[in-house]
Amino acid sequence: MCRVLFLFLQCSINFMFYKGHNIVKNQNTDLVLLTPLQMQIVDKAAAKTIPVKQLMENAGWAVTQEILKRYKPCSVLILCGPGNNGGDGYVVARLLAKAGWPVCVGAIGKPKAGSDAEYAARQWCGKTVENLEAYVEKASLVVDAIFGAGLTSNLDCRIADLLRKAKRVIAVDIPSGIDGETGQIKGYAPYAELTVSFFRAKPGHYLLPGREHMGVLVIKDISILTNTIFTIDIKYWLNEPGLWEIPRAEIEDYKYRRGAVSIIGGSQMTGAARLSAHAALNMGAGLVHILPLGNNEIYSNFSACLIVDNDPLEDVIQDKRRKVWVCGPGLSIKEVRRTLPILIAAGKKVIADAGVFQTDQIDMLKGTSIITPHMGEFKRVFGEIIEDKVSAARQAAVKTGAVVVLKGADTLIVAPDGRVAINQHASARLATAGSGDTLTGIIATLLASGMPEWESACAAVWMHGEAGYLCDHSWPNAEMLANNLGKARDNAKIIKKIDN
Ligand SMILES: NC(=O)C1=CN([C@@H]2O[C@H](COP(=O)(O)OP(=O)(O)OC[C@H]3O[C@@H](n4cnc5c(N)ncnc54)[C@H](OP(=O)(O)O)[C@@H]3O)[C@@H](O)[C@H]2O)[C@@H](O)CC1
Ligand SMILES: [K+]
Repeated sequence: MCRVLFLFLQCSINFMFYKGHNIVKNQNTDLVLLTPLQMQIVDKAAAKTIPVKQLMENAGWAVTQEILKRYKPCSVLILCGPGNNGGDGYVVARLLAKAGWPVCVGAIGKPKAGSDAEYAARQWCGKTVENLEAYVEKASLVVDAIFGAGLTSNLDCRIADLLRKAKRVIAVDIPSGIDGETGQIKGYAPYAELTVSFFRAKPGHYLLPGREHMGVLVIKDISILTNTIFTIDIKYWLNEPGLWEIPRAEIEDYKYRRGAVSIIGGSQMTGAARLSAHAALNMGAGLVHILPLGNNEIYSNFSACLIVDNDPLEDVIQDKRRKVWVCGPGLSIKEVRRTLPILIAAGKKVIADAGVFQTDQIDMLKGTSIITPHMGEFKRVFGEIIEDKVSAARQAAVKTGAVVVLKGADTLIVAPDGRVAINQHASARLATAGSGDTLTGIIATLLASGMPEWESACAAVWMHGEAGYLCDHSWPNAEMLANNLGKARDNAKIIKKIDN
């Protein structure tokens, strides 16, 4: 109870604080992810009040505590690089040895004279070994303190070969070789079983393929003040409740206030629009319409809760209360061309999916509110990924003016202004036909309830994942996912703290 109250107060304080600051636009500072470059800025700002030597000591202490908590004493080899990541490693070596563990250090590169890392290295009075190949194979645990935020290029083959020989790896800050911003692997990176990072996680901790290398990820407080974040233009967040708030049920609610969702129903592939509608209904939309482009009967027989339009789109769009439309699930390209421009021209908020991604005509998507491609669809429209997927999604958001939901195991929700939420709240349970149609129904419901575009998409992606977790077995179909959405929505109101 006290913990819940504390978290509530903490979020409220953060929220109040942010109101006066245009720099950070979102409420929950716990969910902020910092790029390595931003982390350097934070380090510099923090160093004005706490010397880097002390931060390094705190970082090394934090890693040591996690090791002591999780492992029984065993032989440890600490591989220390030339920078501050290595500096943290020397502190871990000293503290673990002090706790009575058999520790030796392997120095990979020499810290710069007069640097904080050199100071930490000088405090290490234990064994430093030369024949690293032999030691790395023998050690029960290898602590990877080679490179962290300062990694600039691919890992040297010799270092990669060394890390390959390690049986069990604990990474300081991030496994060496992972790009902290993109999660990409630079040459090679070990699979750690524990990664201890500091202050705030980085995008690379959650983006694939990097995420697979973290093992258990623990983010530790090392006495850097939260307000150091406020000087930075934050662009990345972890997608969890607290990043967004969903509307509560109010006593004065009526159906249009809860949200009206309208869906274009294809004439041939009718399942997709029906799944979208099923999701919107279960998500709590006030009313859900399907406008059939043919095959009316199948839609009319679908659910007593569903309203099927009889009038043509040109007439129906005159209804100003029906602001939010889903266009694409189950539609042929011909059907998309017949409907999407009308919706956009009428100023409707359109969630565009599936059928809209059949060509490379980016212009067709301009004026939509949210687009939800998976990687195959994304490439079909926007071309191959040249740098990394976050940059590509950002460019797509700018080109279309829409929020891009790039679906995958690490779904990205990217706003045209550059905000990126990374979702890790998902499982293989979502990998089933119709799962994407379900997601569009969830997004549409939240958008229709008055949430802004980016927040609607973020919350919907989280609840989609939650609906999967709520299934009582691992193999749900899309209808089963949708059946859990009411509960998923209730669960989204619980502000969860990230495990640290
Ligand atoms: N965040 C926090 O709050 C705190 C963070 N702390 C810790 O600081 C770490 C960041 O430290 P950092 O900036 O010194 O960078 P780090 O990763 O040690 O590497 C830099 C060195 O590696 C070298 N180098 C790079 N790539 C290379 C390559 N491919 N192959 C070969 N060499 C390569 C690079 O060489 P250079 O590019 O300068 O020639 C330079 O010498 C951070 O991860 C965390 O552990 C705590 O101590 C305090 C609080
Ligand atoms: K490391």
